[in-house]
Amino acid sequence: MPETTPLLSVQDLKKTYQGSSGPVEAIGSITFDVRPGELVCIVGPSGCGKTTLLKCLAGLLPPTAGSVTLDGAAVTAPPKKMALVFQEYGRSLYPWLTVRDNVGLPLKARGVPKAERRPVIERAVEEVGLGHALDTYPWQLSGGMQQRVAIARAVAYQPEILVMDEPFAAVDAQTRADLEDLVRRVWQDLGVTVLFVTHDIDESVYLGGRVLMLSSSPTFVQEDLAIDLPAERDQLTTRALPRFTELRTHVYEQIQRAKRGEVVASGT
Ligand SMILES: Nc1ncnc2c1ncn2[C@@H]1O[C@H](COP(=O)(O)OP(=O)(O)OP(=O)(O)O)[C@@H](O)[C@H]1O
Repeated sequence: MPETTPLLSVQDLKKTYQGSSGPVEAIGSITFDVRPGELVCIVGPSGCGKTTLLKCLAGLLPPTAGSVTLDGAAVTAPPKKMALVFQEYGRSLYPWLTVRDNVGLPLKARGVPKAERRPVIERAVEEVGLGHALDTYPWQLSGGMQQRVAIARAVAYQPEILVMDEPFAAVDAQTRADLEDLVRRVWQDLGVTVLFVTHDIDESVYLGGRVLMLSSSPTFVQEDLAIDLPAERDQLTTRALPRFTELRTHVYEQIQRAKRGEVVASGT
């Protein structure tokens, strides 16, 4: 891949919490870059520090050391160029607002006039396949549809980077597959950069152009793996490819090694 200036740059990021029984070193040292237009997945064993890392990336938690830079500017507060999608769609949508108003809320907060908001909202809701549900309320929709609304809201905001924290962990397998394809489509259609955190190894390989594997806590990047699968992916043919099996087996083995503490920060 040609060298381009990174959109997101994480340099020697460290985080130690002051726990009640002493310091807890959650992140040992994490360094990685995300270039514009990439779709990068992050996987790691449970408790490895994924949430801590995301909070630092989103400017919600100050790192103990190191830096996060987005488009050349240090991240010290939630950046305007970043949109977040969380697992708990139920809590991220306002039940008293329609789909249209939920999706438009961040634009309203940004001061975009109503007449300009309308087409942006409608395009984003169409993009996630909910054009027919613009004037319904979240509680009238299934869990998968609510998560589509959360994605539409992030898309309407027109971020430079979309950060997704285990967004499909709470939906059934069929819905999850549909939402994975939706993320790939949104990413391709809009050219937005995506950082997708998941504990699901198959999901990381299916979605990602790269997979960053994190070690157990105190965390470092155990491996940065390029996913050399065809760009056009679909749930049946891509997952049936021998290369898909090789890649998911490799990631699985690495995560097992991380869990057994067999890897050290100097390399694998
Ligand atoms: N506020 C806190 N105070 C002390 N220790 C914390 C705090 N938050 C997290 N930790 C510790 O930091 C480490 C990383 O936690 P974190 O929640 O970031 O991991 P995770 O990978 O998101 O976990 P999971 O896979 O279970 O979602 C864990 O050992 C956790 O116990």
